[in-house]
Amino acid sequence: MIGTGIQFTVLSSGSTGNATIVRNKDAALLIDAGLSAKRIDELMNERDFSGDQLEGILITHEHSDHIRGLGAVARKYKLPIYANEKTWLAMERAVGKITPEQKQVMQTGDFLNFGSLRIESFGISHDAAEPVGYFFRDGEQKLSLATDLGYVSDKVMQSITDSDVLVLEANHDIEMLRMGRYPWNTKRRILSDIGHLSNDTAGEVLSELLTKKLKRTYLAHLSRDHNMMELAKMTVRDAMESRGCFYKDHEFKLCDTYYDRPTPWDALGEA
Ligand SMILES: O=c1ccn([C@@H]2O[C@H](COP(=O)(O)O)[C@@H](O)[C@H]2O)c(=O)[nH]1
Repeated sequence: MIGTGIQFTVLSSGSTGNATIVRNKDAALLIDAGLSAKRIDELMNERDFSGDQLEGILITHEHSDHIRGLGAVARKYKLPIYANEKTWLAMERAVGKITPEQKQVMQTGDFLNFGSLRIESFGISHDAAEPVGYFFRDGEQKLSLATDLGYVSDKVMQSITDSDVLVLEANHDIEMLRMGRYPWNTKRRILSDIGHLSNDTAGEVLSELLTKKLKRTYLAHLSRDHNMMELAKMTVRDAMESRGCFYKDHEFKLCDTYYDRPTPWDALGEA
């Protein structure tokens, strides 16, 4: 039995694999399964959590770093998978054999209720079939997840506003990416409207979102080639301050995610 409200852990974040667990007293869900089933089990164990406790898996989009272990995890724990129709079309072969009941269509903008945990998806801009982010509500609490997006549309802003905690992409430092080893086409894709958010853009977005309600933001999907957590935090803070958005460390925090270990459980109700 867990305490009241929403809790979550980002099990792994980045282009080597993404997975997050969101839970409250009524349900626990895995968001993306972009590592092997074995690795996802290990990461869940590190947080004293077992796949038997999951109610289902929500998918943001079909890229392999989001679905690598999906079929195996769904089969092992007999879980339904929720994704929109275009994402299903794009990932069905990779998922492999599942029962018809495991294939659940959740169209973009739809919501699901698992007891007191309400989940809603919103469209994002990325080079996938129909990528989405999700937000979760339990009473007044709200957690939003927005990664793998080339830019933040008005719709995304609307969807993630009023969050208590946000998991937001800060993929790259623009200069490191420009100078880095990736081929030009890959750089162009990452910098495009269907690529990934830079540290600067994450800061710009946060400067518009910061209210008393927003307690912390986890910087996510950091590039191992073109970013470093301390640089990301500094750039985000600078971008916020250059827009007149100043905060005290006890009012708002930028938090780390990792590609190789899970974040501690975060309870939204806690300061
Ligand atoms: O050789 C590569 C490396 C990465 N990508 C894709 O680029 C983005 C950003 O990757 P980072 O690891 O965060 O730098 C991501 O979508 C990768 O899949 C690539 O296409 N080729």
